[in-house]
Order: sequence, then C-alpha cells, then structure tokens
Amino acid sequence: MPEPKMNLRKGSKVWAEDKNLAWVAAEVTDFLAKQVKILTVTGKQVLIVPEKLCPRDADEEEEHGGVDDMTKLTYLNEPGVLYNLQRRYALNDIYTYTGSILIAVNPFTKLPHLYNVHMMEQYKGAPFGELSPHVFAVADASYRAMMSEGRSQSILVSGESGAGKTETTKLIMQYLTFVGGRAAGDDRTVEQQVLEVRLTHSLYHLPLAPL
Ligand SMILES: Nc1ncnc2c1ncn2[C@@H]1O[C@H](COP(=O)(O)OP(=O)(O)OP(=O)(O)O)[C@@H](O)[C@H]1O
Repeated sequence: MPEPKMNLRKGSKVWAEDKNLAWVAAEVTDFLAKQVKILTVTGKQVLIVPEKLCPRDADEEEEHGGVDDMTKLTYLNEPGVLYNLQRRYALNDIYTYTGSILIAVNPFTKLPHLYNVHMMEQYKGAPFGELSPHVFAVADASYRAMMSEGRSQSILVSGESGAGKTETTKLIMQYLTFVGGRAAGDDRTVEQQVLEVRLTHSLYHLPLAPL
C-alpha cells in the first residue's frame, strides 16, 4: 500500500502504481499543484498524485541479485518486496527470508540441485540464516528446537492454490525423514504419513512432536 507521508523532491526515486505492471520504477521530475510529475523507466512522463507513489531505494538497481532477507531492504514496501522477489526468481533463487519467515516462489520447473542429499547435509545443524534461504533451513530449525526444548513445534505453510504448499510440505517431510526418522508411536515413516495425507487447504499446519 502506498505510504501517505513521503518526503518528495525532484530526483526522488519512487515506485508508481501502474495498471499493467502493478508498479513501475520512476523518478520525480516536477511538482504541479497537488500532483507530482514523474519519469518512468519505461520512458513515460506521468502526472500522478503522491498517494500512488512509494519510496524506492536507489541502491536496489545496483544490487543485481536482490537481497536474501527482505529486512535488508531500505523500504519494506509492496513494490520493493515484489521487485526483490522478481530479481531473485530470475536467477532461480526461489527462496527469500523476511526475518524468520521463508517466502517461496513456485519455480514451475524441477530444480533437483536444490533438494539433493548434499543440500540436506549442508543445512543439517547450520545456524538459521547462515546459508542461503531454503525450506530445509526452516525444517532444520524446527527439528533442532524440538530436540533441544523437548517441545512440539509447528510449521505453517500457506499460499494460494498452486503456490506450492504440497511440494513444500513434502520437502519438509523429506528433510525431517533425513534427520529424524519415524514419528512417535507410529511405524510408518514420516514420509509415508505425509504422502497419505490429502492436503486440500490453503494453510497447512505441520505438527512436529518429540519422540
Ligand atoms: N519447489 C518446487 N519445485 C518445483 N516445482 C514446484 C515446487 N513447488 C511447486 N511446484 C510445482 O507447482 C505445482 C503446484 O504445487 P502444489 O501442488 O504444491 O501447490 P498447492 O499450493 O499445494 O496447491 P493447492 O492448494 O491447489 O493444492 C506442483 O505440481 C509442481 O509442479
């Protein structure tokens, strides 16, 4: 949502609401009555009310690959977040943190190098945030918290239909199977159990109980 109070001057870097692109990068060139004149990166001169603008970090252009944690963005606004995800996605970096929350963008293609045993070994016991954002890091943090605190943990997987919740949940279970094994009082492996679950909601609650 655009920010109501913005300190605008000529040359200010902004994001402007756009019918086709959702947001377009622009620069303030002038002020006319209650409107702001901007020049977009697509080369258009537009008169717009300041309420439809968001501040944009000038450094964002330089940091080509985006940031691995949204909290590193100077402006944590909608266009900044979307632009960061877009740039990471272009490099097949489908995972991004916002603090301890993991955002996954569905790649709609197989990325086997992300999920092999070597990757699981890398994330096993690694402090959260030390390695690139990954669903294994979230699974590992929950597993370690469960083991050290002896308490149940929950992982919420949410997103719209087709966002990748089922795949993500399977990856979490695959990782937990790798580090842990079987759930308490159940002969089936964790992986078998999850494959038997029909996941039909837009929000999954994955309970993780200590043995
Ligand atoms: N991490 C991933 N790597 C590769 N492909 C993926 C990944 N996540 C999702 N996909 C692809 O996207 C498709 C849809 O994902 P998924 O079934 O997990 O969505 P969902 O959120 O569970 O959808 P629904 O709520 O409709 O059940 C998968 O069949 C798969 O092809």
